[in-house]
Order: sequence, then C-alpha cells, then structure tokens
Amino acid sequence: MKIALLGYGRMGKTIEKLALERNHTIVYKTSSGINKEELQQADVAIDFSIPTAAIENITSAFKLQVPVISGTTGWLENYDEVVKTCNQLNGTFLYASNFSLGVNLFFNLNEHLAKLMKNHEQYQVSLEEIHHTQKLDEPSGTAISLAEGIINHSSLTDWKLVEQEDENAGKSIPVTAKRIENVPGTHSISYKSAVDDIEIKHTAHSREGFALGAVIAAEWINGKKGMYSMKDVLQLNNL
Ligand SMILES: NC(=O)C1=CN([C@@H]2O[C@H](COP(=O)(O)OP(=O)(O)OC[C@H]3O[C@@H](n4cnc5c(N)ncnc54)[C@H](O)[C@@H]3O)[C@@H](O)[C@H]2O)C=CC1
Ligand SMILES: O=C(O)C1=N[C@H](C(=O)O)C[C@H](O)C1
Repeated sequence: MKIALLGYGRMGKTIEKLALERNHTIVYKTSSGINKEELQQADVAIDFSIPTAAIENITSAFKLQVPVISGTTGWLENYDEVVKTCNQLNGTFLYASNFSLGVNLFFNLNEHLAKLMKNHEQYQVSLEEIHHTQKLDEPSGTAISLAEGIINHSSLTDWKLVEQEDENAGKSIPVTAKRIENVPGTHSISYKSAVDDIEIKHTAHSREGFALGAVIAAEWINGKKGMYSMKDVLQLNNL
C-alpha cells in the first residue's frame, strides 16, 4: 500500500518504521503543508500533525479522494464540521483519539465500569492523564474520549480540566493533566468513596502501540468510502 504521512514528528517516524516492516511504501511525507500532486499518489494518508493543521490536511485528502486516518488531537470541537465536509466531498475518514488496541479495550472496560457504578453515588469519579512535556493539548484526546464514555452511562453531564483531582467540579468529571518528561501516555480513572477506592489504568510503554493501530486502520480503510472508527476496525461494537 502507498502511504502519505501528513506530519513527520514522533508519531510519523514511528508509523514509517512499522509501515515499512509491513511491506508498505511511504510515497509522501510532510511536516508543513500539502503538495497535492504528491498526496494524490497515495492509497491512504495518515495525519499525525498539530491541532491547527489537522483540518486542512484532512480536507486536502478528501478533495483528492485519498482515504485519511487522523490521530491528531486538540481540534475535536470542529469534528462535526469535518464529518459534514467528508460527506459533501464523498471522502473516507477515520479519527481516533487513541489507535492502540490496549486503549480501545480500555475504552470498553471504562464504559462497563461506568455502567456498574451508575447507582453507587457514594463514589466520586475522577480522571487523570500523564504525558510528555512536548504535548501541545490538554487534556489529552484519550482523556476526553474516556470522559465521554463515562458521561454516556452516568448522571454526569460534562468534564472539567482541574488542577487537583479533589476540586469540586459539580456535575462535571474532574480531569487532571500532568506533564512529565518522556511519558508516552498514561490514563487512569478512579472511583473514590470514604472507605475505599476503585481504579483502572492504562500505561503505554512506547508509541509503537499507537503507530501499529494507525497502520492497521490504514490497511483496513484502503478502498472504502465513508466515516469509520476504531470500533469498526477492531470489531469491538458488540462487546
Ligand atoms: N491518536 C493516537 O493514537 C495518538 C495521537 N497523537 C497525537 O498526534 C499528534 C502528533 O503527535 P507527535 O507525533 O507526538 O507530535 P510531533 O510534534 O512529534 O509531530 C507533529 C509534526 O507535525 C508537523 N507539522 C506542523 N505543521 C504541519 C502541517 N501543516 N502539515 C503536516 N505536518 C505538520 C510538525 O512539524 C511535527 O513534525 C498530536 O496531536 C498527538 O496528540 C499522538 C500519539 C498517539
Ligand atoms: O500526544 C501524545 O503523545 C498522545 N496523544 C494522544 C492523546 O491526546 O490522547 C494519544 C496518546 O495518549 C499520546
């Protein structure tokens, strides 16, 4: 498969290594803006760039009829607009806040736990994410997805970025974001009562899991039309 890498930083480079190991070819890579002639050589584009570039990169791929995978976080307030553009331009799109198999299983576990805890209001839920100090956005896209998973199954209505996890966030889920040198991505969800705590946690040991998930998604989407998610790729819909 011929792949275009839109964003050639930490993730772009890890994806390149895994894609080559899986016998794919990188036909185009960019760290600034799009060259249309080069992008249209690709079977699939993979965007891991920066929040302010993602929408333009994704839209360029739609216009050229190149299926696009995006893992860039920090632009999700415009997600509905991008879905509209994808439909108007008959494009192909898959966004995931986290492409690793482990985190996608963890998303499922989080929703199961939220359902279980729904009627036990003596437990206060909170969410913590830890990432490397170069990360541009906070909270992480993964933390937002986890918060949405809890909101879908509880009486909480929103999430709120707070300094301290015990800060009163009202009907919102308090989310803390810590930045520590070289941490690839750690997410934990705690339910705390006066007498005990329940906690689930996912710790990425490197970027390889994210990159492998993105390449698997690119292989899966090649030749398809429309909007998809990692639930489609990993067939996690009916768990
Ligand atoms: N969904 C997932 O599984 C994961 C998502 N991410 C997200 O992916 C994004 C990239 O992460 P990293 O690779 O760690 O960041 P990075 O900072 O190492 O790489 C971003 C690259 O994008 C380039 N860039 C800037 N403007 C551009 C443009 N107009 N077009 C193309 N490239 C452009 C930068 O020069 C840089 O090389 C972030 O938003 C991060 O949150 C990161 C890891 C996993
Ligand atoms: O910026 C990162 O590094 C990561 N970003 C994603 C996010 O915002 O959730 C995924 C992963 O945690 C690493």
